[in-house]
Amino acid sequence: MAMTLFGMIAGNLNIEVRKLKGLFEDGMEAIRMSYYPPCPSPELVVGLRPHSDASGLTILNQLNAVEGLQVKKDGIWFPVSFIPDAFIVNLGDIIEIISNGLYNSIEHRATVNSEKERMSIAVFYNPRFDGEIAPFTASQLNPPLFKNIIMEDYFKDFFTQSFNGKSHLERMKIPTTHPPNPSSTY
Ligand SMILES: O=C(O)CCC(=O)C(=O)O
Ligand SMILES: [Fe+2]
Repeated sequence: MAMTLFGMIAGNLNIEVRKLKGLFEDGMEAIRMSYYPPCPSPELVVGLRPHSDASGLTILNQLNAVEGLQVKKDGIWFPVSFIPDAFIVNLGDIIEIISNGLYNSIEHRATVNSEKERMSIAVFYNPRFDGEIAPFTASQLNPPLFKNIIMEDYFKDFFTQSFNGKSHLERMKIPTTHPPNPSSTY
């Protein structure tokens, strides 16, 4: 499923499908299983703090049909409804880099519930360890916003810094003295 999605993204971005699939086909897949116990004061705690996934794509299964995922759009948190037999697909930071900011990785968090426990399984699709990611769609008219980086170094940064909003992606940006692009959403 993830490879089909990567193929569609490549087509949409006018990147060679082989190039994108080549990065991800022998890539590192990781899984995070989360268990959120019920909490009598859910407004005082956070299940999983706000972050964007460092992956290319994340496919999320909300195992026991309990809602709790929220996504941030235009600075506002929106709950994600549970749809039976459906997966949630989140765009990760790597797709934002590869698309040179055309696609935005989604900032999300998980809340907890006062009565019910919640379980989720996230599968992260990452490029191969020795692969290089770069803003492939950049051009003279669309200058690169992000640095080229080998996945090994990308992961080193991710796993040695705190998990906080889109701060990892921010560190991948090419520093600029110009004001940010007004069409950018963050
Ligand atoms: O439990 C969830 O709904 C979100 C999990 C998640 O965002 C993650 O594991 O990165
Ligand atoms: Fe996540």
